[in-house]
Amino acid sequence: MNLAVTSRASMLTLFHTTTISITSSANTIPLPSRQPMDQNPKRVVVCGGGVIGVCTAYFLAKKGAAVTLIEKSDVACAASGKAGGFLALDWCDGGPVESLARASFNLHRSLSAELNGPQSYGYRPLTTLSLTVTESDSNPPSSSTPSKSSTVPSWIDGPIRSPRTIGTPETTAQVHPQLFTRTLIARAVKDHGAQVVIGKLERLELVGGRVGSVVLEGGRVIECDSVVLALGPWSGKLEVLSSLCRVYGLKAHSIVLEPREPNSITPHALFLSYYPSRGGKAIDPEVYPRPTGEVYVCGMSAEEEVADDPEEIRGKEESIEMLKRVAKTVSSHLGEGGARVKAEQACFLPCTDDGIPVIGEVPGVKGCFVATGHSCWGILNGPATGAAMAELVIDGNSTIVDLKNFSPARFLGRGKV
Ligand SMILES: Cc1cc2nc3c(=O)[nH]c(=O)nc-3n(C[C@H](O)[C@H](O)[C@H](O)COP(=O)(O)OP(=O)(O)OC[C@H]3O[C@@H](n4cnc5c(N)ncnc54)[C@H](O)[C@@H]3O)c2cc1C
Repeated sequence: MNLAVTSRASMLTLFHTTTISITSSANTIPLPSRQPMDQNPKRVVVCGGGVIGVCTAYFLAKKGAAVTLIEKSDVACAASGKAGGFLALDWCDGGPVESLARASFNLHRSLSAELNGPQSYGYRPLTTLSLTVTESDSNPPSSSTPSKSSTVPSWIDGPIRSPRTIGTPETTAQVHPQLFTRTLIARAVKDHGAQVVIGKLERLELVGGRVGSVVLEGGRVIECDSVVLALGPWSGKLEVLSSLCRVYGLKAHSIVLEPREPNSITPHALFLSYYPSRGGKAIDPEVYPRPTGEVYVCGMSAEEEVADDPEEIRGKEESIEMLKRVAKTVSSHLGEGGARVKAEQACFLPCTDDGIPVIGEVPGVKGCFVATGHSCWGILNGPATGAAMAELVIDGNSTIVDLKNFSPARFLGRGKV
């Protein structure tokens, strides 16, 4: 799917044109341990209840901070609840996000072991295939489809070509992103004393150049020692960030299907090069069967102004229809007779002008940190971003990932594009 400038599809090109070494060790990262209860814990307000804010709140609370998470609508109501949830160890290799992605893939594995990920939020390793699909007005019925390689499971019975295995259960995995995010915040509250406040962050109050409190819509003031801004594509609406860099939203669509025969669907993620009938423009949709029995299909992205209320974001009818066509062309199990459409939705990828997340302290505003711009890899990179941010806020530096590449200070003097 051409989700963003740094889309997973473009990374696949990189993946197949460079030699990449894959670490074969056990690949789990020890989870940061719970610190002894501090008599005067650092008071940290985390703004934004998406995967980035929630992972940050979880690791901060685990480190002993007194954490308040502010979310204006509902935890995981936006991209973090509507994403695919695909994870890859090495697809960001060779780029600025490599160390973050590798650490985060391994942290996902450790978190799953600690939080019973397979049951709690559908964590599972996957095989990942790349397929070329050419739609025609009269696609052949499944029985007349040309024979496929043995790598392709039988439920993929549409007109596919050039199947390739591009990820193995050692290198690719998935979570249900909404369940993952909600499991993590529930544990931060239950086990580590974090609080969740439903309210809209309006502004920060500074005392002598450092953050002293946040003010919510309606006037409620919450005092704090530090604040972390993790507002996804809404981050650019805050003056403290918009004066530094542009954070914008790329709208992408998805549908969730409930196949009538879920047991026929195997754990294979599909990255498609899809050629619509009558010479339509090629697209890169993605298909993710989930252990819940659902099948998620996403694609069709475009830059668009982000609606103020996340609950108001609606998909374009023609984009949703296209995803339904993709589903039924790939598999008879996903067409009208084979599956019920459970959800039709859209949400926004948070993007920066240089395509690299922005993670660190905001220059000139002591105690104000930002973590956003994760584009099409926020579910993958949430855990390492949260763990690194917790170290940065509490200890003053991060050992889990070197945050140099992500520093907000890189935008100083650049001017916005
Ligand atoms: C279709 C699609 C598929 C994707 N698939 C994958 C995938 O397979 N793997 C992967 O790694 N990534 C994927 N992504 C990317 C991933 O979803 C995002 O990078 C990630 O969810 C961003 O998380 P976030 O916390 O930064 O932002 P969001 O999830 O947007 O969360 C921001 C939160 O801030 C809240 N908020 C906004 N303003 C305020 C305010 N003033 N006060 C209080 N709260 C506020 C919002 O209500 C929202 O809950 C996908 C994205 C899309 C769109």
